[in-house]
Amino acid sequence: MERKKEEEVGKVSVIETWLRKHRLVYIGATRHPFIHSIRDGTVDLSSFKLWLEQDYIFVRAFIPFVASVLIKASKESSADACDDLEVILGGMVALNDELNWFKKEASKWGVSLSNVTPKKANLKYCRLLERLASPEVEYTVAATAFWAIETVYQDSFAHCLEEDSNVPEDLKETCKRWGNDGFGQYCAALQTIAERCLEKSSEDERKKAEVVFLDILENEVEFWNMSQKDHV
Ligand SMILES: Cc1ncc(CNC=O)c(N)n1
Repeated sequence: MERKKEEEVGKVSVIETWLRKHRLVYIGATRHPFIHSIRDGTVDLSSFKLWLEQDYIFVRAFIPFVASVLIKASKESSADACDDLEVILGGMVALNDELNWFKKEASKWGVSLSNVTPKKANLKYCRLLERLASPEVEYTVAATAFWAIETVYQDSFAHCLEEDSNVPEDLKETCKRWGNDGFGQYCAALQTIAERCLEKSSEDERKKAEVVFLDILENEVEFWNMSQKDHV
């Protein structure tokens, strides 16, 4: 009997296709040595503190980007986009919580969050966020970027919470912040939004979104690298 092609059995989503095509880059971003070191408990504390202060700066820059996605969602006219606004707004609310968490966590580790100088990789990533927040960037591209940024953290920290991990007690809170089930569901909702946009977008727009997806993965790798190597 003739074997059916995948498309005939069940259509493979755009995002699923990318994840297969760029699997190694995705693994590089979500299974980085820094994440492994948290997972197995060998993490260098000065690296962790450096990551903490740099990520606080990143999250502050991430908020206006998310606001720009919210504005784009509010201008979508299609009926199937009407729930997007609530998902994105939920993300904004979580970020307010997150800023407070950073402050609490920083004081726990004796890290000061005022006067932190952003490092090169962080500045580069924040500049990408700024470009992506521009009104000229299509909703599809922005929504894809949003999904990718959140998902890298979700996937990385959920990996640290798996049964065979050995995360030190005082780092568990950090892993749970992004690795918890609720955050996983939120990322799944973002994926649904991005996928719906991608399915109905033009070839050109889809290509742009794929380039941005890869750009984000590379920036995430460099961000982890920075945390591991730039201190001392
Ligand atoms: C560098 C980076 N990427 C993704 C996230 C997760 N999003 C919001 O917290 C993050 N905090 N930092």
